[in-house]
Amino acid sequence: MIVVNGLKKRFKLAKELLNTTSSSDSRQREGFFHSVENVSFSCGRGEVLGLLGPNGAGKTTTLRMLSTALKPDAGSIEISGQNIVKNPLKGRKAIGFLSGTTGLYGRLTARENVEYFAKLHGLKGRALKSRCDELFTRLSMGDFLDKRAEHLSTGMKQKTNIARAVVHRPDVVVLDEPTTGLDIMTKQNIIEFIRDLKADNTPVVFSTHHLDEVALLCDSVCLIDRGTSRFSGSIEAFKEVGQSGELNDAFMNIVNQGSLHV
Ligand SMILES: Nc1ncnc2c1ncn2[C@@H]1O[C@H](COP(=O)(O)OP(=O)(O)OP(=O)(O)O)[C@@H](O)[C@H]1O
Repeated sequence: MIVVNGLKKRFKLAKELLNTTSSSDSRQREGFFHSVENVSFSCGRGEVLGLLGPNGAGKTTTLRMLSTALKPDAGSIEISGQNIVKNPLKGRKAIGFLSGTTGLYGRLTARENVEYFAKLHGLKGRALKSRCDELFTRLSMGDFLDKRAEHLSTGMKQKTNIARAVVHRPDVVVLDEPTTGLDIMTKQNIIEFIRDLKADNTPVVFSTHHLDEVALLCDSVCLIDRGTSRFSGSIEAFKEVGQSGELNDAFMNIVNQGSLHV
């Protein structure tokens, strides 16, 4: 289980922006951009949580804090009762993180990339081979395992990145826009893969702009708008609070309700 409470993260504004007073985003103030101001949610075993929000809402910043790549200014992130903000090493082992910017080693093949990360996590011998083979099958990677990463298509790279992110069987899987820019077959494969993680009881948190994926996969959602979680709870509650059975309409209604309170 992962429990996120009251996360905050601000970035110092670059010198050239310091004297700009005309930003319409209330998060820009006192020399800082407050990307994440107050984000809370939880995701239990066997649950999939969709992290939603308009462009620039603070989703990636939040996920980067979960991955321990960024240290929150305030708030807590607990995995199975351990605060990983205080113990980032534990966090790194406990979380499998797919970021939008993760690079693969271009000279290594898809197989070698995944095996390399498996070794970094202490896997070896038969255990390494069987875990990698399992992922290669689940992600239908057979056709390109021995191609160098620099020659892979976007979808092949994404599958390799996902395999590499979860090779150590993390307690929680965190995926930043896992299906963006992918063809239908690859998307479907990744959706099935997330379903398999759910069936294995692994909590999965993923950010997306695709509400059809949310309908297919998610038990709960967290909607972030301008750095603050405006809603966090089950899909049913989301529709109720958003006053619509359609996820798109519920999303818009909650964002608009939030605007009324700013
Ligand atoms: N290092 C940084 N320095 C200054 N501002 C930043 C930094 N990182 C992010 N931001 C700002 O914080 C805000 C939130 O960015 P973030 O990437 O978390 O949004 P997002 O919800 O993932 O957006 P998208 O859906 O477009 O990917 C944006 O306005 C962004 O410009």
